[in-house]
Amino acid sequence: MQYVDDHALQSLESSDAGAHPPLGDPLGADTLDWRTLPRFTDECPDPVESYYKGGPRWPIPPSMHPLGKLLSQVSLPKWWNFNDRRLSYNLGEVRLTSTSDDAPLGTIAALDLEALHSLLEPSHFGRGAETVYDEAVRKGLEVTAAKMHIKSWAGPPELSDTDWDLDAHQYSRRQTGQPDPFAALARDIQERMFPGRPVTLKLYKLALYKPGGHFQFHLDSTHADSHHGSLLVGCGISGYSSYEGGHLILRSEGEEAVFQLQAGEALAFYTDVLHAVSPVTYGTRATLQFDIYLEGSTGRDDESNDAAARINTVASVEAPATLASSRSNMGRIIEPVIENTKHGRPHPNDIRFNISNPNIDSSRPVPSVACTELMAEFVQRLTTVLQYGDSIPLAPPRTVVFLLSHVYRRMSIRPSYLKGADAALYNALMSSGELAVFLNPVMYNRYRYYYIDEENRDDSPTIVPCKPFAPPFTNDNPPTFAEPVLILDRGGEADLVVNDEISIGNDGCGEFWRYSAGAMFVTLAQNSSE
Ligand SMILES: O=C(O)CCC(=O)C(=O)O
Ligand SMILES: [Fe+2]
Repeated sequence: MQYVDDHALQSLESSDAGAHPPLGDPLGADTLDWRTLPRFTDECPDPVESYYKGGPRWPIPPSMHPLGKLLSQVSLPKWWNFNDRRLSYNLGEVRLTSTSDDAPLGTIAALDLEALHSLLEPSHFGRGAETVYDEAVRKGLEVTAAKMHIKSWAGPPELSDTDWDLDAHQYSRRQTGQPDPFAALARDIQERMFPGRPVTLKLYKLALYKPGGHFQFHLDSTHADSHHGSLLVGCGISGYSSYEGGHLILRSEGEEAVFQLQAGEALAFYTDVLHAVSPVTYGTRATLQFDIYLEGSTGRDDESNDAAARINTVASVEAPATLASSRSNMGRIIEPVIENTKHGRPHPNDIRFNISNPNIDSSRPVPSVACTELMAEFVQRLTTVLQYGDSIPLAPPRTVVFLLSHVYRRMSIRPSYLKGADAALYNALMSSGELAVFLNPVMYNRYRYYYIDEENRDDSPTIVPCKPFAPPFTNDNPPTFAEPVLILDRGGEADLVVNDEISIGNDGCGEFWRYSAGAMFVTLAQNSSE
């Protein structure tokens, strides 16, 4: 296995500022493909086999450990519709023009189909590293971002008779005008999806579906390590009434949501959420698609690219510096409180998470996601298991491993890019002060013996750490994990990445950028281990 050094990566990314990832395999034959990697090697021994060979290397406990059950309840939303705020965004009034000659293309509420005509091209999608056309999978037309400009908003509209029905808040927003509808949307996206993180919205394309047009289930391809969300804005077509069919279907962990985007409505989801557009049955369906980057206007800390300098960036919000300036409502801020320190260091049972701590210092830096009571309970129990084991006389596990609930590019498996429940759990684990957490790409194999021997099917998951393409965040040496190891089962989106069929993005995607499963490896922090 081979590491890719940071410089190679940076030159790749900077040569590619803002554009799609280059197609194919930019790094040549040495690049790892997680799909074709031998499942187990000397470096990644088969955990089950080495266990049965007598080595207590990776003892696998019964597949559903009580901690795993608790973990499986820990989840947070993976999509948001922002229509409750629609009036205050006024997205419908945003104007589009053609990049080549500045010709008007209409507004989001009323696109000019004739003016768009010459810019349209057939929609492609990614199949492995290739970008392909196949109407069985995707049938549609699109205008790429490079061909369009989004014009800044001209100011508040005249009040109309119907505006008198708005409530006081909406009315004042409409009267004073929202100087930038995308800035308001970006702030709400930050608050709900990526609390505490910088957020930048960049136009990706306009998609048009006529009757019969559709897009089968896929995950969106990512265009940078910092790209973690997709935003869709419904558009109207001048002179035409609304379309029929063309439902957007989102699916995750057994849940499904169906939306039919109307002009000016906004919907956002994490890029790794499975979604599809059902066939349009009447009229024309148009959506503007934006990429959501976890970058502020000054770019990422860790990379030289500057999202704001990219064309068609429509809004950037910085990370809030302190709790007081954060508008996060994703769960409550929970401070660990140590009630009893008679053991010299706190006994895990003495750590309480004070949910309504009036003494929270709001000048503290904001955690990227507040944690919920369930997460706090998980952290508390996990700490106990790490310190004292499950049951006497079993030795305590030294490492507890569980899958991330989202899938990521391997290079994005780092604290600052964690999404949703992964970010919340990471913060909760870190906030206890007792634990050390390593993030690492893994191979995930849920039903190892399923096809071999149905009778003796073993549903224990196997999780094998893979070397990341580059060192995990700062660390050159992948951590070694103290044994014994307890692996907690958690299906999540990792199931998707073992299924080749499903890994269709918008564009072809070299191995380097493909979605990978990742896991948290949790051990006792150095200062609290015996
Ligand atoms: O048009 C839409 O609503 C979404 C299409 C889509 O999922 C995509 O192009 O990736
Ligand atoms: Fe998509």
